[in-house]
Amino acid sequence: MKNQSFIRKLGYALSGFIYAVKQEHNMRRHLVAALLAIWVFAWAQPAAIWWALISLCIALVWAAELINSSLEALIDHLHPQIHPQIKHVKDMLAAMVLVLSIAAVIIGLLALYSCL
Ligand SMILES: Nc1ncnc2c1ncn2[C@@H]1O[C@H](COP(=O)(O)OP(=O)(O)OP(=O)(O)O)[C@@H](O)[C@H]1O
Repeated sequence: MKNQSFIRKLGYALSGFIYAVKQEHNMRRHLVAALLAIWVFAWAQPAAIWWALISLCIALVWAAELINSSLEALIDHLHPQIHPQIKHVKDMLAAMVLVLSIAAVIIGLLALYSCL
């Protein structure tokens, strides 16, 4: 499976993204939140730097959710039983998404404030 063409690798990445959107309701929530943010920004028209920052935030939150979902799926496959350490790992993964989501909301609000 090594050294495959770029187009084929892009196909794998897209199929991973589509799988996550179909399987994970949190991923769908992040997608809706991102579309909503883009719509509000298109109306408010902040400076280009804010567009860059919010695009980075959207990408970081999606990436964190993809890491969270893929590790959860792997953990559940390898160890389906309840275990206190798995609880800590899953809670930390959820915290990663939460921290980035809070940063995204703060940056979004600051961007809107800059338009006043
Ligand atoms: N195998 C386990 N052992 C111990 N605690 C678990 C285990 N699986 C889940 N938990 C606890 O339940 C919480 C929710 O886990 P779950 O796998 O449902 O994550 P989720 O992100 O809410 O999933 P979903 O995407 O299905 O909503 C975890 O954060 C953890 O505290």
